Amino acid sequence: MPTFTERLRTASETARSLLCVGLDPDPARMPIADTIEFNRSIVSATADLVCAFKPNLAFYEALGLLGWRALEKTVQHIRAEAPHAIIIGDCKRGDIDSSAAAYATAMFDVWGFDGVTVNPWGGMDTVEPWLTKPEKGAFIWCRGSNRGAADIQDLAVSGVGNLTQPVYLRLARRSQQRASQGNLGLVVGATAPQQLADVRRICPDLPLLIPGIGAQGGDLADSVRCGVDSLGRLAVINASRSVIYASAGADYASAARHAASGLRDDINSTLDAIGLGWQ
Ligand SMILES: O=C(O)c1cc(=O)[nH]c(=O)n1[C@@H]1O[C@H](COP(=O)(O)O)[C@@H](O)[C@H]1O
Repeated sequence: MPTFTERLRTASETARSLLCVGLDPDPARMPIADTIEFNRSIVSATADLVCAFKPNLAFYEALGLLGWRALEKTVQHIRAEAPHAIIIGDCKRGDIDSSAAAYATAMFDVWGFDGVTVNPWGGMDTVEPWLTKPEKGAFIWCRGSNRGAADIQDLAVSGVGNLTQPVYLRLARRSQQRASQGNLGLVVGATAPQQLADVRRICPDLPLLIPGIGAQGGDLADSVRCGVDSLGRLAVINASRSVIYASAGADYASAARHAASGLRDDINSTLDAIGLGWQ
């Protein structure tokens, strides 16, 4: 069975796209009330443009039981309409090993996600339960896109010898050491291109999930240049609100398609410019 990293490569090659559309349904912003219908329309409109979809579980949990139902139907719809696509359950869970194992069972076996986001604050032993299946991936939240990410993740700590290094790079190094099974990736925000470049240098072969373009203002071309591997792959560039709320009107699905295809094309133009376009 292919590893998660191999599956991600195949998904990107199939769609010729590094774009991930984030499915974060917010009743205050959705042009229609029905979450299932909204997600179905967005998925159908963007299916051929993406390598991945990323539902953030917060938005479904906030809707109670209806939200759980919407998430289940959304995953089913993605499997039917975009069978090539990786589905990342953005849950940012983190807990002691026994509890993390239960979370991993829920995310991988119950919901059926291909990948997840994991909060590594508790240390590497809390990440281990997410790494038991080579075909299922865990993206460790390494350097956030939010302003406050600098509060802790950029703090200097002592490393090898007398050298100091920021916390996020220590995490990147530990992740690189642990990544032999092809199922570990990192999340690095698009709003921090220097940190993104540093992580890519330390982790040349790991998948990087890069949120923060669009609504959060991260630079798309920088994200591509700093985030891809030496072959121009293994960066998953996420946009949520700028795609799914591209229009507040009845044309929301076609507007989402227009926004997603623009991002996909801009990403591919940058790949061409650095000589790493699709063959
Ligand atoms: O893990 C994530 O996906 C994530 C990490 C991070 O540092 N920043 C970040 O924005 N995200 C998620 O990526 C999505 C970004 O959404 P937009 O800002 O609307 O494109 C949200 O679901 C965030 O929770």
